[in-house]
Amino acid sequence: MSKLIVAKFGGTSVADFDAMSRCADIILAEPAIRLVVVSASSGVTNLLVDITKHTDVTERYACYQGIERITLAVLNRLQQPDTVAADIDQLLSALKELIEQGGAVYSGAHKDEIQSFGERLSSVLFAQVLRERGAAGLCFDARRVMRTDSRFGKGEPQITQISELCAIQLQPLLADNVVVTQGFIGADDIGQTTTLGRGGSDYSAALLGEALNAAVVQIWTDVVGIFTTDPRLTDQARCIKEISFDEAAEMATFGAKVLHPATLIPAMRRNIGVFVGSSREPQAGGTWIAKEVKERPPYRAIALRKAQTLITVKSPAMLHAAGFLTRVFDILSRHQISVDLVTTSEISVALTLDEGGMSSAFSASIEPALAELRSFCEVSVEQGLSLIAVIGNHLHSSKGVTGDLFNTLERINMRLICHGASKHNLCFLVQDADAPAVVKQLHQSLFSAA
Ligand SMILES: Nc1ncnc2c1ncn2[C@@H]1O[C@H](COP(=O)(O)OP(=O)(O)O)[C@@H](O)[C@H]1O
Ligand SMILES: N[C@@H](CC(=O)OP(=O)(O)O)C(=O)O
Repeated sequence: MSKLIVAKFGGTSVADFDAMSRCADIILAEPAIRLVVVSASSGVTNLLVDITKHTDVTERYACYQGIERITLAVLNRLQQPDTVAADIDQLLSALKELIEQGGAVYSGAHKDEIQSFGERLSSVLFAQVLRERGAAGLCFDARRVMRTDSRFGKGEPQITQISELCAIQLQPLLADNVVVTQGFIGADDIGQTTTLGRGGSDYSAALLGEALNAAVVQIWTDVVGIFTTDPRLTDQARCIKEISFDEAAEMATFGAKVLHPATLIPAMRRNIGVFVGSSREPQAGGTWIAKEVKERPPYRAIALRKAQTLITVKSPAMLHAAGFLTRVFDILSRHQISVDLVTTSEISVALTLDEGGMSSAFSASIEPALAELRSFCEVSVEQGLSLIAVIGNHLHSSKGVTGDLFNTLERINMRLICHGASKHNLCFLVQDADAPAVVKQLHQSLFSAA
């Protein structure tokens, strides 16, 4: 099946019955879509995450009720709700049981098990929406094929096994069915439920596309494609019609939420075209991401990632002494701390870490590493920073790039600038509070003349 299209519908696209019906229109209009990957209905994963944070059962139960409301609102709009009522009831009962049984703190395995319910509920409902529209919708449990390691909260997909499992379990179903499966979730080799990390359904779709040798992976969302920056930040953001894998991957890495950062890795391995469009306005076109593109402009987009921590490690004693950086990075590596940007001088190194949206837990998690660093260095930590990335082509060697940046932002206090290491990005840090205005100003300067 060389023309296979895998279509992924995000949380807002399956938020309610009407949204699901619009997705069904897209599927019915394109017979090559044989595999549909759905996210949880909008808001459901956040409620599931909240459940695992509350120690009080009453508060957990209030979150559960929110999920039940969203689920039943779809169920009650179906023509034949009875067809799936028992499946939905079973899922909701199992979730309620986990909430009632949960102790004061959930383990990683329990958290992933709980978070899996969003996609498991939406996929059952969505398959029925398809059947009621005359398509052969079949709900398939992604955990049968999406094999990961046992890193709960950020399972690492096992590519070879996914491919083997897909060939046996999933491929044979595609000829006669429109298979609906869950994004975001997987299972380890002893059958424990895992998740791929927040926003991971895009990655699921690309991994399944790779395993099934799909021609195209479609990402249907709430914007009509990938824009020159997050359209919520400026009304001057423009939709990009065509973009290369490497540029789009940089955008995703540096915070363009429209794509999970790992999505393009499987697509690049197999050279699978990726399309991003709006399930609300499919007729509006979208963005094609491909290996070869007609144009590679110097400035392509601006991405923003909030909640960054800047750590500066300084040791005058290390002047002319070898091994300073090795020692610093060895400590960070032993504590499994992943570093994003780095700048160095002979006696100091400044680096940024992504807090992943949980400042207090993050601060506690890096403290042991900081204590080790303090044993031989001065260490300063600054939080509340945003990383802004200008994405483009040949940025490391093009004349005038830093001039364009500094001229536009002369009044802004930029905390760390990384330029030259990548031909596709130029990054810097600003205070979180300044970030939206900086992106807007920079966008105006780099893109309005074009
Ligand atoms: N460069 C960008 N282009 C388009 N959307 C972007 C960009 N950067 C950030 N976004 C945001 O990504 C959102 C879509 O991603 P997400 O909310 O994860 O969708 P879904 O739930 O469909 O997966 C958009 O609403 C938009 O605000
Ligand atoms: N439901 C998961 C996975 C996901 O990808 O969602 P979305 O497609 O709505 O970003 C989350 O909220 O993280």
